[in-house]
Amino acid sequence: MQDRIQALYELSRKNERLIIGLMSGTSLDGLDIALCSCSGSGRDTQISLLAFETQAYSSEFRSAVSQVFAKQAVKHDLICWLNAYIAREHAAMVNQFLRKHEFQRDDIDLIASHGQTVYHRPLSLTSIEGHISNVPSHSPCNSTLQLGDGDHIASLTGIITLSDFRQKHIAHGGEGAPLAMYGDYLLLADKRENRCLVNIGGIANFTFLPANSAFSDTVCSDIGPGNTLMDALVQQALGEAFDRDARLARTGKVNKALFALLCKEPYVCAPLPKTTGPELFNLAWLSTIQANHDLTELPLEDLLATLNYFSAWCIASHIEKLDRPVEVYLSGGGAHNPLLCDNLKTLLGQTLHTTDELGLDGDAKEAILFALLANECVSGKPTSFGTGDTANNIANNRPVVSMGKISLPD
Ligand SMILES: Nc1ncnc2c1ncn2[C@@H]1O[C@H](COP(=O)(O)OP(=O)(O)OP(=O)(O)O)[C@@H](O)[C@H]1O
Ligand SMILES: CC(=O)N[C@H]1[C@@H]2OC[C@@H](O2)[C@@H](O)[C@@H]1O[C@H](C)C(=O)O
Repeated sequence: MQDRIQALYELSRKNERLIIGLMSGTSLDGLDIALCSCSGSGRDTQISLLAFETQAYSSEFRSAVSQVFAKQAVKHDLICWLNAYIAREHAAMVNQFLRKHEFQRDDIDLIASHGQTVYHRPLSLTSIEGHISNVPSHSPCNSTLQLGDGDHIASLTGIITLSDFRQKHIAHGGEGAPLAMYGDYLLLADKRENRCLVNIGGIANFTFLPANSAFSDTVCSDIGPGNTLMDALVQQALGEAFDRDARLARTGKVNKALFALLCKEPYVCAPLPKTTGPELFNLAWLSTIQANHDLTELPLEDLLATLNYFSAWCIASHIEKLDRPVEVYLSGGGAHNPLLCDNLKTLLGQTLHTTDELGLDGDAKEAILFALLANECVSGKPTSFGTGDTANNIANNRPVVSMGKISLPD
């Protein structure tokens, strides 16, 4: 057998694989790197986190990506360069991570790289009032674009790399997101407890895992803004990355008139499952609402308090619509925002948990979940979710397919 195919074959037969999951989310804060030991596959999957860190992006990196991030009109040469540049930066960060944690490249079986989403375009985005699309109407389909090519990462690290996980999901009828539900179900579904796993990143999403459920009972969806609007506002007004510990928002007052207007956004009331991004929830969206209702003069603190409350309200109202008692487990950067957590707790009237209490590090969760998707892909078997594998999955945005494109180092 040809050597490279042999290597993949051996990888598929291993009982335990060391996989580095890489996630770069909508907050553009840094690259999450999670070194995972993965054994088994499907419902037998066991994952332990061996090392984790977020490597912060340089201001040069952030400003280059920001020029195209969620923007309708971009420079083509910039996109072209970014696809290589992002991958090269990510590869350098992986190499540094390996040196720091004293691993050799040969110790690692696989890299699972999400890349950087620069545009997410579910079909639903085009039906939003006021949205002007540059795309011809003759062939509608969901689409999404992640940059950071896997071949560059494989070549520069010397490690087989799986990347671009979202395209297969779309090819099989999905919106390309959220992909969290696969790992959430395999790792965290429980026999006795209704669980709602809420990840509060730039965008908030949730996975509902009813007790003792089949995969086809899982509901996973984006919710709306998590931190993205608050972050963008603080970046624009103060040049700071985010409102650390909600210091500013805590000193402001929720503006009831603005809050009521934000709640009218049709996306918030749209049925599940659905996906979104900063293509919709951005400062232009906020300013238009403010300008149309003579609310442009609000102090920064009040705006932040209102956005913070709005994010919490979006999450709470989606959980309430499940219409069942659930235990809520938070993850993502927003779980460190004390005001957001307090608001959510008050709105839901219950205690909140973190996924750390279930043994899954909330900051590393998304990177771990991509390592799990790569583990499924190279295991070579169709993912087994047990009963309820096929029922109704495509219509509910959870096609059962292997995901990730394989890049060999040479
Ligand atoms: N101490 C803190 N106080 C307030 N907010 C915080 C704190 N720590 C983190 N955050 C928020 O979390 C954000 C980063 O979250 P995270 O890394 O989960 O997002 P992401 O993965 O980029 O987004 P997504 O999941 O939407 O792709 C920061 O930009 C900030 O808004
Ligand atoms: C297109 C895209 O990158 N979407 C991200 C984003 O960040 C949060 C939310 O929006 C979620 O849908 C998704 O990421 C997570 C990891 C997911 O696919 O589950």
